Amino acid sequence: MAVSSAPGKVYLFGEHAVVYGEPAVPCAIEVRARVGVERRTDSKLRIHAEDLSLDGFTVEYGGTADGPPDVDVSESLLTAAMGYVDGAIEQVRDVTGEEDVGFDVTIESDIPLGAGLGSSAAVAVAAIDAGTRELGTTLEVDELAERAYQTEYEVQGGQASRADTFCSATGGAVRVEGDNCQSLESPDLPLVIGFDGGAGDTGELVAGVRSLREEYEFAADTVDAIGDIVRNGETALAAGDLEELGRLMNFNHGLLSALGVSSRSLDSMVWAARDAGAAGAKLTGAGGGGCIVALDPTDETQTALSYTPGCADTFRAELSETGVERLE
Ligand SMILES: Nc1ncnc2c1ncn2[C@@H]1O[C@H](COP(=O)(O)OP(=O)(O)OP(=O)(O)O)[C@@H](O)[C@H]1O
Ligand SMILES: C[C@@](O)(CCO)CC(=O)[O-]
Ligand SMILES: [Mg+2]
Repeated sequence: MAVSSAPGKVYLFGEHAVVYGEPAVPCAIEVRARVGVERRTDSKLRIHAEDLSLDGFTVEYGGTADGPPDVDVSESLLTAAMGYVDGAIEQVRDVTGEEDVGFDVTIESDIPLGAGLGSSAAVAVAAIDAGTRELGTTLEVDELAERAYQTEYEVQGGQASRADTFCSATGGAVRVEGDNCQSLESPDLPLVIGFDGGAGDTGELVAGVRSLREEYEFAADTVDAIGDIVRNGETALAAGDLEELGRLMNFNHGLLSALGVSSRSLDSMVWAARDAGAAGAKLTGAGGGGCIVALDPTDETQTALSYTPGCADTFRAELSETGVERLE
């Protein structure tokens, strides 16, 4: 068996706009997904997703005569379990040329699902890395990131950026603009996360922004303006200027909200953080529900969030310098 792990991420700036070629700056954080992959003697795929529901579940399928998997969980959980892992296994088969190989796949993850912390990218990166290594091929990190991007691209309906997958594969803070992906120097940022306990559907949210952008020129301008915020943000990051980073994050949140991807609970967590004296706060990732990220070196934001209605959990996130990790 091969086991790999990969980190989640927060966006300092630029989610959504990055899908249309604007730059974005996500940074990897120390919450990880671990995926174990073991070759089977038949061509079936058996997925054991420990954290997909309260008790986890196992689904086994594959082979043409099999029909739909027979498992006692909801259709939506099943689709969720299969989408990214299926895509990742297709990449493994493509890299190695072993079209009919079957696997037992076990996923354990500390990353809340669909909450803006990049669980899909971490699962895709770790699954492709473990799967290829199980068959004797160790991918360069750049190719691993590219393969994981292809997986996200397909599952998200042909609308995805390389930001989440590159960040998860390489670790640290990164800058992604189209197919140009690079690592950035980053000071240790005082990141505080607020989580509303909910989730958003990345594919749907991306599609919503796309149609607004097609319908209204001012929505397209809003996407371009996010790109301007990111360019300013890079300078502030290089200078380690927390106040300016925060101001730009606040601005970025406002524009994401205008594009319809915030929610009442995300907004109230953002305001709780700002009222508590955070340098800035914004939603992270696709939005719709899930997490916000705030900058605050003191404990005030976390304390305020813990009393905020709509906030289910709050924690400090450490930057992860390590991307994919090869455990076994
Ligand atoms: N622990 C897990 N076990 C199995 N599949 C998982 C797990 N975590 C994430 N996934 C896959 O990733 C999907 C969630 O991806 P989605 O892009 O919607 O959210 P996210 O990546 O957490 O947030 P964002 O993309 O906004 O940062 C799940 O539906 C599932 O397919
Ligand atoms: C919303 C989005 O920009 C980030 C999701 O974490 C989508 C993507 O980049 O693929
Ligand atoms: Mg995702």
